[in-house]
Amino acid sequence: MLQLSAAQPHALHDVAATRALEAAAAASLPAHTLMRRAGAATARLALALAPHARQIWIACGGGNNGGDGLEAAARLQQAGKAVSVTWLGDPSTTPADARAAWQRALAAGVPFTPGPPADLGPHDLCIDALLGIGLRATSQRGAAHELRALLAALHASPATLLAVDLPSGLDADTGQYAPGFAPDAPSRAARHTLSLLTLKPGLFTGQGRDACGSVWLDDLGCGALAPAATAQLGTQQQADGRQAQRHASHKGSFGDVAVIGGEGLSARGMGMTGAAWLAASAALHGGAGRVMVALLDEGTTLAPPWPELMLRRVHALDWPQLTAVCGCGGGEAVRAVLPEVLARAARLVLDADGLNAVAGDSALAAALRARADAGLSTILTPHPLEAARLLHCTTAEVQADRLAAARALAERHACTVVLKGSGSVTATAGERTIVNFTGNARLATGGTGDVLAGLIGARLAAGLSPHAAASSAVQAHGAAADQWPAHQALTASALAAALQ
Ligand SMILES: NC(=O)C1=CN([C@@H]2O[C@H](COP(=O)(O)OP(=O)(O)OC[C@H]3O[C@@H](n4cnc5c(N)ncnc54)[C@H](OP(=O)(O)O)[C@@H]3O)[C@@H](O)[C@H]2O)[C@@H](O)CC1
Ligand SMILES: Nc1ncnc2c1ncn2[C@@H]1O[C@H](COP(=O)(O)OP(=O)(O)O)[C@@H](O)[C@H]1O
Ligand SMILES: [K+]
Repeated sequence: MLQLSAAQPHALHDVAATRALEAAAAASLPAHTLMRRAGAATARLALALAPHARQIWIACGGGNNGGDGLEAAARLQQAGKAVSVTWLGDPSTTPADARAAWQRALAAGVPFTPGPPADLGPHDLCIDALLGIGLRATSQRGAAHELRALLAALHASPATLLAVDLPSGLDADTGQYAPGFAPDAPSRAARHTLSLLTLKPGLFTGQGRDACGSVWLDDLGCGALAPAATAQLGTQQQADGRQAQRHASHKGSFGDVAVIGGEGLSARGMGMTGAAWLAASAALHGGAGRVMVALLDEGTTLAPPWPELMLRRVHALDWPQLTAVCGCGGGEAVRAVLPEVLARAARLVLDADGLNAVAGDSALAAALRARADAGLSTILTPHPLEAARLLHCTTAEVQADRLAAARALAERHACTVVLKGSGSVTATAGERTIVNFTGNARLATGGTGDVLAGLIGARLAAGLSPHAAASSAVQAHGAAADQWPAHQALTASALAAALQ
């Protein structure tokens, strides 16, 4: 068993791949072995997480996830713990593994109760074994009401919560709660999730990270049988271009980045040049050799805020040499320059208003699609609303399956896509989709997306492939936020300066 960290990448398997592994493993092992291992792992982690719990309440559903909880109950009872179980199963209909686990819990003397103990405290432990990967949109046996009442009790309890396999009601593939299963309020108690056999993508994106808390993995001794990963958590940290530099390097060795954006105040009364400066600062701190800024401000800005940056007009950019980061604070003005940017930039990171312009203009969308055919590389960095505009759907539909949305966009525009938000997803056709495991809600502050675009630009300029540039920049951007001192405000400009 291991506790997940961002230190190294991990394979992710969706429900279909996990089911295939489960079937292969079950076929090669004596009956009930997997569930016994799952119960033993759950009991072991329970004892480690709450060694001083006065009582442990286990809520068990009627399927095999409940069976895992019953196995754990038998072991915790044998270990002398004060355990109680509420089981929604019926011995005549429950699966064979779960029925055997129920019999073992009965034989061990586990008390069965209709609900949680009244006096669960912060030092106690609740185990959520109601639903695992067998979640369906609706229940066929009408147990849904009872199950939701137990889930509400788990969510409301002050005791530490350990979810078996995954938090009940969370879709393991998408990271979204099924309707009616999300907690009413953020939990006050510590949360842990023990993922069994495989790690599933939904644990790490969308609502998954809040739902899971700390994630642990036990492969039940079946890791060697695992099929090919369907996605990947995190990526190997990539050299940013400076680490591998030779002594005979010069500033041109690390790539030129040109940031194109920053609508001026005079256009519509909304000055957005700050976004362009943030992206430029991130590109500079991210290792680009030279950073140019082409503001869309009709030439009203005469000097950059830092002397390292060079002002340029769009028509004076040397397109074959540079990596363009276009759209940050671009407003309406970005539309006018996009045909030239899309046609000529050798490498392009398209962000913010650049994406909005493409979403609303089929000629620009065609020009974007044509870049791949011309051998030009492109990375799109939408947040969920921008992705919804590009896909002509709602934000809720994007969030309902973030991996699918990122893959659809990557396919449609023949490029790399970073779908931002909790558990950012990097997708490129033909590459393994990467779910990011760094970052936190402190990044939800204006301008951090501009910083990310600039950092991706620096990595693309340094020669990384679009998929590697995007995924490694996303990871480094989130890691900077994770390392941020607790008492210090996280601002986008300070984040840009802290990038490594
Ligand atoms: N077999 C093995 O070898 C191993 C399996 N393992 C474990 O088994 C888990 C998968 O077990 P599973 O397939 O039995 O599904 P599971 O997650 O228990 O859900 C089915 C139950 O939930 C119910 N239910 C569903 N939707 C509902 C809803 N919306 N609202 C209300 N109820 C709903 C459904 O009821 P029904 O819809 O039939 O009325 C049924 O009772 C997996 O996550 C892992 O923990 C591990 O031990 C490794 C070895
Ligand atoms: N709750 C969160 N958890 C992790 N990362 C987040 C969260 N909220 C925002 N971020 C990250 O912060 C950045 C915000 O980008 P964006 O939405 O474009 O904001 P802005 O336009 O203000 O720069 C993205 O990299 C996104 O993934
Ligand atoms: K569960």
